[in-house]
Amino acid sequence: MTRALLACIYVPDPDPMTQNPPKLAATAESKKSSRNQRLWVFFKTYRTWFLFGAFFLLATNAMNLAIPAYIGEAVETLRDAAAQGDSLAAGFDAVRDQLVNIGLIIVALAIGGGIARTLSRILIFNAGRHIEFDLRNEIYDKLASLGSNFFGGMSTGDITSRSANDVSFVRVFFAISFLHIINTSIAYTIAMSRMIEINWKLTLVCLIPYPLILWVLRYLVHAVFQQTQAVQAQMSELSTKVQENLGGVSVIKCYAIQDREIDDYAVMNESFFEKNMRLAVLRGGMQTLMMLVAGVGTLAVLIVGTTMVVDGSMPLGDFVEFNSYVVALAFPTAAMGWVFSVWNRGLAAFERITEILDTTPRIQEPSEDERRELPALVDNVDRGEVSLRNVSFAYPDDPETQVLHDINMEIPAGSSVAIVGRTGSGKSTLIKLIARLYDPTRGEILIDGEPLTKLALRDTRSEIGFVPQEPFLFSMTIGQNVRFGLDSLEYDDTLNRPTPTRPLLKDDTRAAISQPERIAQAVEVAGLSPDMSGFADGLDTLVGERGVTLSGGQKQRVTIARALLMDPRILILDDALSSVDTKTEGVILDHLDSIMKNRTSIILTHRFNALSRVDKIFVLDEGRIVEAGSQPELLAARGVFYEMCERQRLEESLKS
Ligand SMILES: Nc1ncnc2c1ncn2[C@@H]1O[C@H](COP(=O)(O)OP(=O)(O)OP(=O)(O)O)[C@@H](O)[C@H]1O
Repeated sequence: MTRALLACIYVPDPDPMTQNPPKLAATAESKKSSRNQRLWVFFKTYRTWFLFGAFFLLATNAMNLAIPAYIGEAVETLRDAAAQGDSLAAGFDAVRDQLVNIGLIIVALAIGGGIARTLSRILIFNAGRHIEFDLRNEIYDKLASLGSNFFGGMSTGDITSRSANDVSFVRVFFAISFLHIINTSIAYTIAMSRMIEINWKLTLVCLIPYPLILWVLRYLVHAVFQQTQAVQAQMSELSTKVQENLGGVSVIKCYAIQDREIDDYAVMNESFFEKNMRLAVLRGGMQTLMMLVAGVGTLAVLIVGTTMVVDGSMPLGDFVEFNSYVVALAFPTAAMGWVFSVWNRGLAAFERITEILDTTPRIQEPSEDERRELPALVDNVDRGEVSLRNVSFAYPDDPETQVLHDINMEIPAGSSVAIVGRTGSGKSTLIKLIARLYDPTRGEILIDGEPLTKLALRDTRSEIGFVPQEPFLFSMTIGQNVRFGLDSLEYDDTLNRPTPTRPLLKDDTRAAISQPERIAQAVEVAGLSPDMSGFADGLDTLVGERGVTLSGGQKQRVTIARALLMDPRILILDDALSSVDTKTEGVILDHLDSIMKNRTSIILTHRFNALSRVDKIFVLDEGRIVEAGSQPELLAARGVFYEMCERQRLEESLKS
């Protein structure tokens, strides 16, 4: 019977031939199989906890279900005593002692059963907690390895909902499902075998409602599964809405659209509420159905059983014992209703989590055999040659639109180059490829002669200092934000260990300096020193969420200092000085001049007054390099670059 009940938990996927096109059906199949494999791995990892938990469940049921037999014995003893009437007087003490003994055994069994029950729950719930813990770490590791195209395809709210709510549902799935499926199976096995032994006909009577209920349950379980998925999806939408609105609160206020946003949220919330209510009704229906099984069974036993007792075909003690089993099975039966919904919710949640875990990072580490080392960095040796060979690129989410076409670039080690071009010409995309945030769809990129794809990602990231267009600061202190790229040992400034890298300032000739000194130098080179007096706690000043307490220019300079501290072979600035005034920009570029002399720098800028400092300028137009040369050469050529400079000069003169 329990097997039949369990069969109902399984919700068949829609028929692939009729419901989905073949491609989607294959994806759904593979998702399901990956989900099941992962579930099995978790179960296997914590099987010892589950097995001991099951053992204590067996002990609990063995003790608890032994009690009805003693109750039956007590009833029979009392019935015999009552039948003897007056003649019992002499033997009254013996009957009382017998009943007290039975009572003591029942108490002992109840205490033993209680202890075993507690232990079973500790073990099984702990296994669930461990699975939750592992799953959270696994999701976080996976998220850390995924690239920007994944985050472009899934909203932050959705990811948060999956890694917070769904993980909890999976814990409950493991703990509650295992606990009650095993408990109900054991309870039914023990109780049913004794009930059949007492009276098989009466046992059949109490099974009367099951076929009908299993039939109804099959549809109910499917409905609960679908409703659960709808609730979880709506929860993700709500989280996304809250997250977006909190992030864009200043935009909402500027456009005075609070009321519209509040209304939108209220509509979404109402839909969430309604979906939850529908789910609650379905779940309630399921539990009621299971209670009905227990209730109808008890009623049938009372009607048929009492007739049997009255006509003498069943002893009263057996009837009481039988009835006690029916009552004892009521809770395990009703609990299965709960298990059905927890099971479905857990499977739906785990499927959503599997979608994250099964995502393959587009940027792959090279295999051990393929991996190549970059030559060690040596002082006074030019380093950081960058070559692009026939590089073309289209974003993975829009593969039809070619953003870069056949780019060839040679950037000698130690040189400085600028990439300029109209907005949308592909400048940022090009440097994202050099920083290996994406791989080219065609062609290859080499650093010091080694293909980027053959270098360990960690090496690539530490050799390339990338300062993105939009600075991102963590809600930590300024100092912690600057040191963010260092590994955990270096990060711990209490160690005050000397770093084997050269100083960043040209007037510091020491071969090795301590980390705090180096941080101070990075701050200085990035042009942040004059602002430090304005911060209450200097480097220890907290910057608020995303650096909200700093100006745009200050944020940019913190991210430049962060990149410099890594002592990168190649420094890439993606319009990283756009928010600082031209005077500060000049100071920063002066500092950079001195530290860039033996490393490569690639500057992407819209401000042409910085271009006189670079060795070579590449002009991009519609994803193609249309001009390349030094500033005087390009101006003399009177081509695209000349036109852009002229337009900018005109705009500036109009402004002034
Ligand atoms: N993640 C993305 N997915 C799809 N297309 C993208 C993505 N990012 C950028 N693009 C497209 O690629 C093209 C080049 O964009 P890119 O940001 O490289 O230009 P840009 O020259 O740096 O522009 P700007 O000077 O305005 O920063 C644009 O048409 C843009 O719409």
